[in-house]
Amino acid sequence: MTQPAPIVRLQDVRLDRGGRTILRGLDLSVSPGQVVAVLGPSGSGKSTLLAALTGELDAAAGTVEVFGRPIPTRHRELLELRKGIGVLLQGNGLLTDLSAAENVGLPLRAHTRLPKPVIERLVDMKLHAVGLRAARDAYPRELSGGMARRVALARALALDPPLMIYDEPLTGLDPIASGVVMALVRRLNDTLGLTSIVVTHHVHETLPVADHALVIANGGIVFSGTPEALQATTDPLVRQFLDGQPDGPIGFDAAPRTEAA
Ligand SMILES: Nc1ncnc2c1ncn2[C@@H]1O[C@H](COP(=O)(O)OP(=O)(O)OP(=O)(O)O)[C@@H](O)[C@H]1O
Repeated sequence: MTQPAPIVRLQDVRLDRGGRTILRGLDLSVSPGQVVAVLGPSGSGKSTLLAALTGELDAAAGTVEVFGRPIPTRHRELLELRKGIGVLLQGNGLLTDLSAAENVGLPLRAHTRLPKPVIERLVDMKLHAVGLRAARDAYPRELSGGMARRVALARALALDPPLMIYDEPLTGLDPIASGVVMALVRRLNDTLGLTSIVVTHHVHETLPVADHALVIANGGIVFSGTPEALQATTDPLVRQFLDGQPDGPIGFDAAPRTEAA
């Protein structure tokens, strides 16, 4: 049986920022339907990797392919590509003077010419998908942290992107809300036929819903395998991160931005 074409493929990629190499030798293949956890300590380059996937940052070397094509360099093609990638950023980015439904409808109003009643219907479907149809008229200040995160998730799904990218989706959430959000990430991935990349340092909440895990540290990928293999690893560098030990092969502080050339 032939393997399905990967949704994301990186081959020997190097990523620089501010004249400094942040990550090198990146090889990665994400198959359709997978939930991939990208783990790593603070400052290891997780957001940098995401920026390369959305075309916000060009690779200094190697190739980055999304949906089977190299990331386009032309602005218009890049915008087209980005419509296929739903991004849930750290924090929710909800507009405070718009209701939940109006927030979810934003990408539909900005990127489609669908008539208002159709947009309303799609918004209801997205809110239903995250279990929040009853909160459609609530304003962000009236929502709990977990509910606001789910509204932001519904908005990221508005244009039916085949690829979802989550950047620290659990920041600021309590353990119960974290469990709800991660279960939702998995359920939406499977029911909507998505592929998901979840960048996080919340290892224990994320691994149970992931098919594949990567650990980034010391300028590259130091682990790539199943969540079970990750839990069982004896690699001292990976163990230091998993067990939250301050001393070991991972330097405590990455070089700050101001030191960049
Ligand atoms: N725009 C930039 N210019 C220069 N250096 C940058 C820039 N953005 C990030 N860096 C540096 O790149 C390195 C990786 O940062 P990045 O934000 O990708 O890490 P991260 O793993 O996402 O961290 P965190 O978990 O804290 O969000 C850091 O040393 C950071 O200082």
